[in-house]
Amino acid sequence: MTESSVHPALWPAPHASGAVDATVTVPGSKSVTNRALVLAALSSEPGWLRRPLRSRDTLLMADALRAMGVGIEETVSSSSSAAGGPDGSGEAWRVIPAGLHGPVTIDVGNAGTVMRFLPPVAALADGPVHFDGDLRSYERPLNGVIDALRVLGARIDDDGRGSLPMTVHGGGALDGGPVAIDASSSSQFVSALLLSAPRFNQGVEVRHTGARLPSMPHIRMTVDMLRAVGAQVDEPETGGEANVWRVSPSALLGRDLTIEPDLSNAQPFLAAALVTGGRVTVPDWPLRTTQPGDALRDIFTAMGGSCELTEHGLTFTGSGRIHGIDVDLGEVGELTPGIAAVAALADSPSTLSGVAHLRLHETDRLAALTKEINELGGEVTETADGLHIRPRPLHGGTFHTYDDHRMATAGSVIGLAVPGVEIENVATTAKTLPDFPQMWTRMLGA
Ligand SMILES: O=C(O)C1=C[C@@H](OP(=O)(O)O)[C@@H](O)[C@H](O)C1
Ligand SMILES: C=C(OP(=O)(O)O)C(=O)O
Repeated sequence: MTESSVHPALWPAPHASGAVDATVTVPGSKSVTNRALVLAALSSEPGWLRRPLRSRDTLLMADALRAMGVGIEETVSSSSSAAGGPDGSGEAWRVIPAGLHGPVTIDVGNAGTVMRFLPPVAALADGPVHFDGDLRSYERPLNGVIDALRVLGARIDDDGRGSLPMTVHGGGALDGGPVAIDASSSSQFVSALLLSAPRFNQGVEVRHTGARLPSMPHIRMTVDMLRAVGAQVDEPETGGEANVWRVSPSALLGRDLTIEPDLSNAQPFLAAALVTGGRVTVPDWPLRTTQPGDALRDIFTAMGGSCELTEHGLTFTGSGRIHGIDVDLGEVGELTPGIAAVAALADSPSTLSGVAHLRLHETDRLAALTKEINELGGEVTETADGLHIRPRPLHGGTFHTYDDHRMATAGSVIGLAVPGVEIENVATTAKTLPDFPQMWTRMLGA
């Protein structure tokens, strides 16, 4: 067990003295980077990731794959662009697949993508792969992956709770075949099984049975990225709720992939435009994407802003007014903390629904948002599957973050409008956006 470092330090969240007007270059997507690493590690030839996200979650993924034998070489070109452009400038990771080996111990930190995507990879290794992580990772659901892998032929030792820590006894290959899982607590169960499935002897047929499946765009991201490396993925039940996915066994191609900016990490910066009545441009916003953060164009427009998307990026402009919203966030759950922060500053109440599973994210996000906004004078109540937010005049105080990167950025958004907000452990943003405090300060100084 490893514990993420405790930083009791308080960061005075900058208060905006006027409308922000800034261009903010946002680093690569966590979800795309970690899928690309897994797919490149399982492919039959070397590949490239350009502009990968370098953060705690993606470095844990890279380290884990390296520990199993995969070559991952990090290169930074001496070219002037620090962004890692498609021309080869900037940061790029070369991934060289190799036989997967145990015994090895993997630290998943508190990364859902690492703890869920890697056990199926470990089943293909030729020895035991032990998984451990932060204390919170013991509480996050993993049973869907563990139970499914057993059905598909893997041997796994856990403590009987279906969670970390646990050991996958890799046998060098996995039978695969049909399996039914309840992925209502995390879409990552489905993504995990699909990502490694081309390497299973019979591929896989995953059927979700159970309550509503969250985060469908993330499953579409998995399917698209599998197809892009040559995998055959069939969705026999398309339309409405598509709950069955079939992946055939096949070799995977090595790719040269430029990672899109992380649109969920763009959220606090767009929120800054909305909250201050200013303007923020995020370069390289993709014209087409499976990232859930793309939904912010509609959601933040409904909350009072407007946006323009061109091939150069997205410019989001606030109107000086913020409206409440009644929205089902089941597809885009990871946007909830940032939307709740804006909703707490709006001119009318909001209801955010469809996100009961957030109680098992980095922290219980529904409880954490309720407590922290209310301690600043807000009026938030938890519902069965979300939050009801009645805006109230807020005052300064400590905003606790519970080792949750999105709590830290949500508190910073409130701090723009409310003087005297102090963020506890802003360093927890390192999970997906290590440079957040500097980016935030630069945006305000621009
Ligand atoms: O597959 C992914 O990359 C993710 C899927 C979602 O997980 P859940 O379905 O568990 O919410 C999302 O919240 C998480 O941040 C990233
Ligand atoms: C839920 C999140 O992360 P994870 O990949 O750890 O599930 C998130 O980033 O909001």
